[in-house]
Amino acid sequence: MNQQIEVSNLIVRYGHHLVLDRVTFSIKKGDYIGLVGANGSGKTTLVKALLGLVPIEQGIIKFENSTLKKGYLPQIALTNDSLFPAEVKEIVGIGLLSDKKRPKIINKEDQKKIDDILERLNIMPLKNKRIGDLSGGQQQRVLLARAMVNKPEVLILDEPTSALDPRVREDFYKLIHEINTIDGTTIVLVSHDLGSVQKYAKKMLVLDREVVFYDEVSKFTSSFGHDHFHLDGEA
Ligand SMILES: Nc1ncnc2c1ncn2[C@@H]1O[C@H](COP(=O)(O)OP(=O)(O)OP(=O)(O)O)[C@@H](O)[C@H]1O
Repeated sequence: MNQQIEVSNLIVRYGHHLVLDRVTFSIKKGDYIGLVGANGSGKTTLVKALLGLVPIEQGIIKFENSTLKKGYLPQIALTNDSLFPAEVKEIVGIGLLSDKKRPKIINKEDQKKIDDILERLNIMPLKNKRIGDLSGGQQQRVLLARAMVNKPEVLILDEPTSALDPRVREDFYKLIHEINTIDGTTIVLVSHDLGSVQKYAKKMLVLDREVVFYDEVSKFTSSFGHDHFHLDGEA
């Protein structure tokens, strides 16, 4: 199999509500896929299905190998509660716990992994700070560090920039671009920000319960045109 992930005829339903209908596509190592679609089109459900977080009614999700590591930056609200008692190093450390057996303890080797990712993302000075004392852009980097501390081969980001101001947003996109081009990590980015997806992603997957379009970004522009397609919340 020369694909890293193959999704075939995936059907997901919440109760009677059909949310994903025969979704079929594949992802190659090093791809950068922009996953777009209107509110409620099934984007978050699709990434949760890739992560094994929602039950699948029908279809198959095949991974290149059973140990393929995936990092996830979920769609979350940032906090400005400076009393929230979690420090950056603790939050990043959470990313190491899922692979551990009990007792789940952060050891010396883990501390090194935490330091390495903080360095890589240029946030080492934040290591001992409380998350609620950080700016939105800094918090998002910390959550990215948590998703990346285990060195995932595939990084899945669900609307990571929606709470960020435009300049910080651009910096974040550049960082993700670098993680894709320099580190070779596969990226799946859910976004309403069509402009940035077109600028940075290699492929675009347009979802509306089923796959409406999946191809190179350049083909999206020529086959759909900007006016033809309206995404709710588009910047
Ligand atoms: N846990 C759940 N139980 C029941 N219905 C759900 C659940 N999660 C999502 N849905 C419904 O499934 C549909 C798809 O939701 P999903 O969050 O995947 O869409 P989305 O494309 O990510 O939307 P958005 O752009 O608003 O984040 C929506 O109609 C939503 O209301």
